[in-house]
Amino acid sequence: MSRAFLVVMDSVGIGGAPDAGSFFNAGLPDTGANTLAHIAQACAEQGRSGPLHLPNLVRLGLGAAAELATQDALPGLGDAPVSGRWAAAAEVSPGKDTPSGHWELAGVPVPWDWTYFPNETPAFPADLTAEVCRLAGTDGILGNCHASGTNIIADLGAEHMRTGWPICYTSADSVFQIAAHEDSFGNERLQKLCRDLAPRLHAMRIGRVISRPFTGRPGDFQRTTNRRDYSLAPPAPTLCDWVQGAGRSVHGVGKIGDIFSMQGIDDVVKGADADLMDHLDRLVDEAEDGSLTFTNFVEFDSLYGHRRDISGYASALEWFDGRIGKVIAALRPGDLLVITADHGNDPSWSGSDHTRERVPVLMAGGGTGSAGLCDFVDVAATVAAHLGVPNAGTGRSLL
Ligand SMILES: O=P(O)(O)O[C@H]1O[C@H](CO)[C@@H](O)[C@H]1O
Ligand SMILES: [Mn+2]
Ligand SMILES: [Mn+2]
Repeated sequence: MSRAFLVVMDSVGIGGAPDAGSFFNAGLPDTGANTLAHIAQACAEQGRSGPLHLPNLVRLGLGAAAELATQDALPGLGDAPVSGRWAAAAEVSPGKDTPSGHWELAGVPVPWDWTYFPNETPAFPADLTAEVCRLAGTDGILGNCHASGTNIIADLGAEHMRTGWPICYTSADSVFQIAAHEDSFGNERLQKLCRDLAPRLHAMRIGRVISRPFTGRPGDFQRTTNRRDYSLAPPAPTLCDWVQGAGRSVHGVGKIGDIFSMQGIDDVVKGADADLMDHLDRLVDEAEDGSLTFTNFVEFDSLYGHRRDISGYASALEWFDGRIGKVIAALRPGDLLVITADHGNDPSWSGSDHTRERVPVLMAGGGTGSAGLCDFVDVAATVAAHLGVPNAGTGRSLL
């Protein structure tokens, strides 16, 4: 029986979203945002140690998919021979966030408009702030604004340690984020606060409460990998449920369990991206016949895209490319590997939020050639067709 490995490179967009003008960063539209192209361009122009070098992803069709998305060739990525099957996918959900992207890739576009907090201070309604204080047992909160998570702990971390007040902030996404120090506030206490608060936020159609634990001392704070996303459940059964419902195993690697509220997922392993890649290697070796392994690599987004760090993003892509070559080589006959992304996060763009973009769909074990422009839901249809489980969505298989 065949197996499927679905890998999301979080935020590795390829530009060209038809509705990019309806999405914004720091008040400016996302029209023209292109995560991969702007990284490739910067590498080509700045020389670095040479142009962006992604031989394995290019062999699967990354350069060709990027060219199809925008009709522009990418420096150094477009000319190598392609031996995989590839496409460029557009999203229809009204959000450019991680749950929207993953749910739609899993066959279920978001049918509602998310609630967003206004970009003003205070960003949160007084009754919500009062509830956070009640649950946290504090007299107040810090932040109460739109912010970059690394900047806000640098700015308010010392005050947080002195007062014990949680740092609450949001972004252009439908999120309520709480940063707190693992030693002075406590990670368990932070997770309980987020868990207890989540139902109230979900009822407001805020997609996620996100815990942002950190360690260190004033002037030298670091976020830890104990972040957890308390997400609203998907609006309908997804690919994970379709596969599980057919009696097959679904293995989550990374944030997948959080994103799907564990619905349709048998087990999850978490950690830094390097650990997740080790788990993916292990699962390619061990996963059962008929199973789905669904992996999210978040560091492209969290460490480089939101931080607008072009060279860090380029190095992360090159690291990923090297390691995924080993995964491709270890696939068995009958396996399908699909590598895609959930939205863009152009590190050359204004602001610090995601960018609305098309994403690549790169397949090993699914034949060769172009599957053309497609929809996010076609990814779910492709995996379902490959595994021979019913497709309960509206997508068409790209195989
Ligand atoms: O700046 P940090 O804390 O990384 O937050 C980013 O991560 C959130 C969740 O992906 C986004 O909404 C954005 O706010
Ligand atoms: Mn994401
Ligand atoms: Mn993000």
